[in-house]
Amino acid sequence: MGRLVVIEGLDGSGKRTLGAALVEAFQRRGAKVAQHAFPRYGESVHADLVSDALHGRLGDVADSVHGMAVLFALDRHGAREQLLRDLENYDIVLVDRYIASNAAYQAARLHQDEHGEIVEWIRQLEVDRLGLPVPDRQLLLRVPVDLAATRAATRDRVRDTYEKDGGLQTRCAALYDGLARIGWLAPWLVLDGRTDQDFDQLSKALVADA
Ligand SMILES: Nc1ncnc2c1ncn2[C@@H]1O[C@H](COP(=O)(O)OP(=O)(O)O)[C@@H](O)[C@H]1O
Ligand SMILES: Cc1cn([C@H]2C[C@H](O)[C@@H](COP(=O)(O)OP(=O)(O)O)O2)c(=O)[nH]c1=O
Repeated sequence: MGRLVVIEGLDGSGKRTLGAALVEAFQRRGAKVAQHAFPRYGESVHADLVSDALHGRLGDVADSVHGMAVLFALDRHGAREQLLRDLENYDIVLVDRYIASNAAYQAARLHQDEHGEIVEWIRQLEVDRLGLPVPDRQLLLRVPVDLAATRAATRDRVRDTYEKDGGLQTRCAALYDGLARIGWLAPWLVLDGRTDQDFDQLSKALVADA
């Protein structure tokens, strides 16, 4: 059985960059790695609806925090069988954003904290009801909000509703810290995203802590 390792963090924190380097480090170690990223834009109708909502093309759907949470969750549900198969066939299944993204962003939108109602509502929806596999380890790529925003701005694409909302990103950073502190859903490892990571050391720790 493989290990489900999740990368979490703010928009522009460097998750995709970290994921690519970690995959290489796992492979140097001889571990077989499968990669996923959510939302699955271009691959799932639910993710494409999320994109439409976050770019103002879906009426008032984006206003509904619980409605958006359901769309994100259904996107993951569509990948459930593949995730379970990959956990059978690979040593590591590395996922860029997972259930904790929903908890962090939606709680931040409602001005709740890590103990808030929506955090538990999302766990019940995604784990208990939709049967998504629980991570083995969650990596929080922690960077100051302004650094994440600066990095996000370097990318050549239109910012979505969440990315444009500085207050949301600030609350979201606090949510991530809180979720990591209470070990929500699974153990967390907090990485300082301001500095370069020791990928060989990190991949070694993630493979070994089975
Ligand atoms: N450790 C780092 N140091 C400097 N720049 C970085 C670092 N990690 C990522 N970046 C840059 O920041 C931007 C956002 O990174 P990305 O990995 O796409 O973030 P995310 O997937 O979290 O949105 C990219 O332009 C990337 O090249
Ligand atoms: C996966 C996921 C993302 N989000 C948020 C985080 C981001 O602000 C936004 C879009 O995801 P993101 O991974 O940032 O997509 P991209 O980098 O391609 O724009 O959705 C949730 O609120 N819940 C979720 O379950």
